[in-house]
Amino acid sequence: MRSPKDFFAPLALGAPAPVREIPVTPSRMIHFFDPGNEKMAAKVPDIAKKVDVLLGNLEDAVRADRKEAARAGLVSIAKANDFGKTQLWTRVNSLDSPWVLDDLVTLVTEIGDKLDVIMVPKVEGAQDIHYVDRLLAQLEARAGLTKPLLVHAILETASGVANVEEIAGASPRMQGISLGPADLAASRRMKTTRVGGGHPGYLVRTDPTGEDLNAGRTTYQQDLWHYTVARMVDACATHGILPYYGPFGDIRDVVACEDQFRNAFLLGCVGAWSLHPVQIDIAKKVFSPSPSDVAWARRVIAEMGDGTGAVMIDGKMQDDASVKQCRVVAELADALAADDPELAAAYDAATKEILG
Ligand SMILES: CC(=O)SCCNC(=O)CCNC(=O)[C@H](O)C(C)(C)COP(=O)(O)OP(=O)(O)OC[C@H]1O[C@@H](n2cnc3c(N)ncnc32)[C@H](O)[C@@H]1OP(=O)(O)O
Ligand SMILES: O=CC(=O)O
Ligand SMILES: [Mg+2]
Repeated sequence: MRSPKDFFAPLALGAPAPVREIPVTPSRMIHFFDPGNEKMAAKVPDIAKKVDVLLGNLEDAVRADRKEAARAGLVSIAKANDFGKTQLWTRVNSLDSPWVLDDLVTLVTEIGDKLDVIMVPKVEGAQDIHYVDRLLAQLEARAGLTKPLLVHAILETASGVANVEEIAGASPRMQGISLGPADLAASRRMKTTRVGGGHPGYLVRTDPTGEDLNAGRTTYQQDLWHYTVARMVDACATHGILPYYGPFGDIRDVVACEDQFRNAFLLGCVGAWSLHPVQIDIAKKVFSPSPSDVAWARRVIAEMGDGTGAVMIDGKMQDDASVKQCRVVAELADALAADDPELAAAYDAATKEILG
C-alpha cells in the first residue's frame, strides 16, 4: 500500500502532479460512439454540442478487426476538433486484451492533451488501477503533458464489486465508476440476457388472501441493480469520486430507460451512458434536478437561515440534515444552470413562483 504521504507524488519523473480534488463538471450523459464507424464519427461534431461527455469507445461493441481503425479514428477526430467545454473520454480495451497497450501508448502520446478521462473496463481490484496509474505517469512524462489524465473504472466483474471500495481509493486519478450491468451479469452468472434494466421474473408478490394461491396477489417487479448501484455510490462518495449508471441496451424502450436512469439519479449517481442519440435527452432530463425540486430546495435553504435548528414548512419538519440535502440539489442546479440559460430560466421561474 502506498503511504498517504506520497499519494500525491507523480509516479514517474516528469509526470504532472496528481490532482487533489476531482473536478466536478456536468457529466449527465457519457455519449458512446465508435470512432472507426464513419457514419457515427460524422455526427460527432454536432453531438458534441448537446452532450456533457463524448466517449470514443474502443472496447466491446467494436469488432476485433476494427480495433485499430477505432483507435486511429479517435486520434484523428481529437486532432481535428475542439469540443470546447464538452469533455472527451475514451474507453480502452480490457487490461488482458491484445489491444490495450497500444491503445494507451497511442492515445496518451498522440492526443493526451485532448483527453480528460480514460475509462478502464473489467476492473477487478486496486491492482488494475495501480498498473494503469504507473503506465499513464510514464507516458505523460514522455509526452510532456502538464495535466494528469483521470481514470474511470467500470464495475462489471463480481470481484470488482467485492473490491469496489479499494478501487475507488486506488489512485488520485480515480474520477469515477460506472455500473456495467451486462458484463457484471455474465461474471456473476446471473440468468439474464439483457444490457441493464429490470427483468419481469425478479419480483415480490403480496401474501395469499385465501385458499386460492393465485387469486388477488399483486406482484411488483424489483430492481436487479439496486444493491450494486448503492454500494458503488457509497464507495464513490467515501473517496470523493463520481458514480454513474452505465448502459441501457433497449434503445427503443425510452420509458424504462428513463426509469432506470432516475433510480440511479435518486440514489446518488451523476450521470449515465447514452448509447444512441435518442438517450441523450433522457439523461439530460433525468440528471438535471426538476425545477420544482430546485425551487423547494432554495426555499428550505432560505427559510433555514444559518442552517441550524428546526422549522416547519408546509407541514414538513426541516432541520440541519434536510437543508444539507437541499444544498446538494441547489448546488447541482446552479452548476448546470451556469452553462444552460434555458435551465437557469426554468429554475428561476419555479423559484419565483414559491418564493415570490
Ligand atoms: C455493454 C456495453 O459495453 S455498452 C457500450 C458499448 N456499446 C456501444 O457503444 C453502442 C453504441 N451504439 C451503437 O452502436 C448504435 O447506436 C446501435 C448499434 C445500438 C444502433 O445503431 P443503428 O442501428 O445504426 O441505429 P439507428 O439506425 O437508429 O441510428 C440512426 C443514426 O444515428 C447514428 N448513431 C447511432 N448510434 C450513434 C451513436 N452512439 N453516436 C452517434 N451516432 C449514432 C447511426 O449511425 C445512424 O446514422 P444515419 O442516420 O446517418 O444512418
Ligand atoms: O460495459 C458495460 C457493460 O454493461 O458490460
Ligand atoms: Mg462491459
